[in-house]
Amino acid sequence: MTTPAIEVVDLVKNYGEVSALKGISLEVARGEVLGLLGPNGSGKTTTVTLLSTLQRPSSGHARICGHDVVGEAARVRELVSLTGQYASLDEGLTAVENLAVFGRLTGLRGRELKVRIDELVEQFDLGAERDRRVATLSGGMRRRVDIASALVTRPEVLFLDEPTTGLDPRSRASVWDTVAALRAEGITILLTTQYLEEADRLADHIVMLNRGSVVAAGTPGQLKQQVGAAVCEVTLVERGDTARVIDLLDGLELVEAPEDGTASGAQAHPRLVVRAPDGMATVAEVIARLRGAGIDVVDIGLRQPSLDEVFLQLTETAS
Ligand SMILES: Nc1ncnc2c1ncn2[C@@H]1O[C@H](COP(=O)(O)OP(=O)(O)OP(=O)(O)O)[C@@H](O)[C@H]1O
Repeated sequence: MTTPAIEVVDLVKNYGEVSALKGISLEVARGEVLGLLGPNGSGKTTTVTLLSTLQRPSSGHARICGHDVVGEAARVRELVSLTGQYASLDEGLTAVENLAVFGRLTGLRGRELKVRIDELVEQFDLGAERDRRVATLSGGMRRRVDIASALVTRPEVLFLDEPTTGLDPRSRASVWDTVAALRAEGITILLTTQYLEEADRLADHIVMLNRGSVVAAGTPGQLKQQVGAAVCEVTLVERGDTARVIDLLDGLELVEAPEDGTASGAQAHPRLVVRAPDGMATVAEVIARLRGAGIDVVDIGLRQPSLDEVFLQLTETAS
C-alpha cells in the first residue's frame, strides 16, 4: 500500500488554557485534494501550521509522505509548501523577482533557477505580468504569483490556507482553475476554506472542523447524504402567497423560508425549502397541497441539500 501523503492521528494543540485542536485524525491519499472546512476559530490554520512544522503539536502524530512532522521536521520541510490568505510576496519586487527570492531561499541558483521560473511563468500564465511590481497586480493575480512561489521547490504536498478569501468572483474562479490544474499534475493539496462551494468544487474529500474537533468527513456527496433527506424547493409566483404556503406545508420540516413570511427585496420570487424524507412522494404531496389551494409556482423540485445546509446542521448539532 502506498504511504498516504498526509496522516494525522489524534493531533492535539493547546495554547495554555485554549484547546485549539482536541485530537483530530485524518488521512489524505497522494494526489488528492482535501478540503478542511470550518468556521472561524475551528482549528484550520492550527492544523496547517502543525503539518508544515511551523509549530509542534501538544500530543498525537502527523506524518507527511511517511515522515514525522516533529522527528523528521527538516525532511518534511523539503516536501511541503504553504501559502496563506496573507500573501507572503514582497510588494516592491516584480513577479519574477519574487519567484527568484523563493527559489534562492530553497537553494536554486543560476540556470536551474531561471528554468524553473520560466516554467512557472508559463504554467501560471504570468507572461504579461512577469516584470510588473506585485504592488500593481490585481488581487487574483497576486494570489497566483503567491501560489507559483510556493511551487518553486516542486513540493509533494501544498497547503493552501484560505486561498480565495477576499477575492472577487472572477479572481476566485481563476484561483480555482489553478488548483484544479495542480491537482491534475498530481500534487496533493490541503485546502482550508470557509467557502463550501469551493470545497464542493475542488475537494475529493472534506473534513469539517468545529471547535477543534472533526464533526464530519467524507466526499462532498457522502456528506450531503449524511444529513439525510433531500429537500424540496418551491419558488412561488406571488410574494403575497408566502405566509399561506407556510401554513399549507404544516407538518413538513421547513429548512428555509423568506423572513417573516414575506419575500426579501432581493428575491424576485419567494423561495421555500422543506425536507423531503420521502423524495418524490414528498414533492407530490407539496404539489397536491399547493394545487388544492390554487397557488401558482415558478418552479418546484427535489434536490440534494447544499453543503452549506449540511454544514449548518452539523455545526448546530455539535454546539
Ligand atoms: N498562538 C495562539 N495563541 C493562543 N490561541 C491561539 C493561537 N493560535 C490560535 N489560537 C486559538 O486556537 C483556536 C483555533 O484557531 P485557528 O486559527 O486554528 O482557527 P481557524 O479555523 O484557522 O480560524 P480562521 O478561519 O479565523 O482563520 C482559536 O480559538 C484561536 O483563538
